[in-house]
Amino acid sequence: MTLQCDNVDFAHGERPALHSVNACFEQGQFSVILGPNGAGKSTLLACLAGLLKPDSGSARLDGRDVSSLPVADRAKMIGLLPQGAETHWAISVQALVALGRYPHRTGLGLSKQDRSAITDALNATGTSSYAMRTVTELSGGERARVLMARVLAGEPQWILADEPLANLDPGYQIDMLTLLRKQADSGKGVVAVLHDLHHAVRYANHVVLLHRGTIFAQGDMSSVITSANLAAVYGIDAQLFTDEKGLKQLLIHGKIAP
Ligand SMILES: Nc1ncnc2c1ncn2[C@@H]1O[C@H](COP(=O)(O)OP(=O)(O)OP(=O)(O)O)[C@@H](O)[C@H]1O
Repeated sequence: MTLQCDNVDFAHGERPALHSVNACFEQGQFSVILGPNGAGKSTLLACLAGLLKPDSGSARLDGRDVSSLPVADRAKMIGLLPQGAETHWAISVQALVALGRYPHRTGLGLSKQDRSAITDALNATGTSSYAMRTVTELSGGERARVLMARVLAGEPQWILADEPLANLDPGYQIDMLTLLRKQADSGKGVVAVLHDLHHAVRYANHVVLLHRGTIFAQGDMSSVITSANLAAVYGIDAQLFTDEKGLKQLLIHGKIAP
């Protein structure tokens, strides 16, 4: 299954955000959308999720226009973790995560499958120990993991996450990246907007590099994360290499003088 953008243009009012964007994402891959502030990453993710309808072109899930899918069908297929997601209701963690089952619900109560998906999501995100706490009383990092649990509870085929590492300490950042990697390895499609290039090269295997609303490069990590591309897009002097354990690492030397 593929999720793709064909010739997408999008402007927020008068402000252009995406121009002629063609990008293709596949299940089984951990894809990252990279690019400087304001490059259009969140806008692209929102178009892929069907939250924003392109001004021209389309976002397609297996050939079907995402923005024209019935909302419930779309919610079953695509789980979205929005940027800076907040929780305004004073409900329990368990109840919030259970909301992730909403697209699957047929009756009033939770089915056995609903309960099992909620338990799995709480366990996968390390949030089961505070399932009975009130979400508005959690720390930012705890809340971020609960919101990911809500996405996982919906058992979507695709997980779209906008800055999923925000508010997480280094240990939990690694847990989150490992979780996303596992989801991709299990056959789901994972697309995340990240700012941390070190984490991106280490955990993802497909990258879309945006620059000023257009695709600068896309493909596997080694072909996109080149010193020349990083210099042109971020203005940094950096080098991708493979360490002695066979892991991809990025060495950032600094900014290139203007
Ligand atoms: N609601 C909005 N109204 C007007 N302009 C917007 C709105 N949201 C985004 N933009 C503009 O659209 C462009 C792309 O924004 P977007 O949030 O997609 O970038 P981004 O790459 O995700 O940025 P960041 O890394 O800073 O989160 C920017 O020029 C931004 O100022």
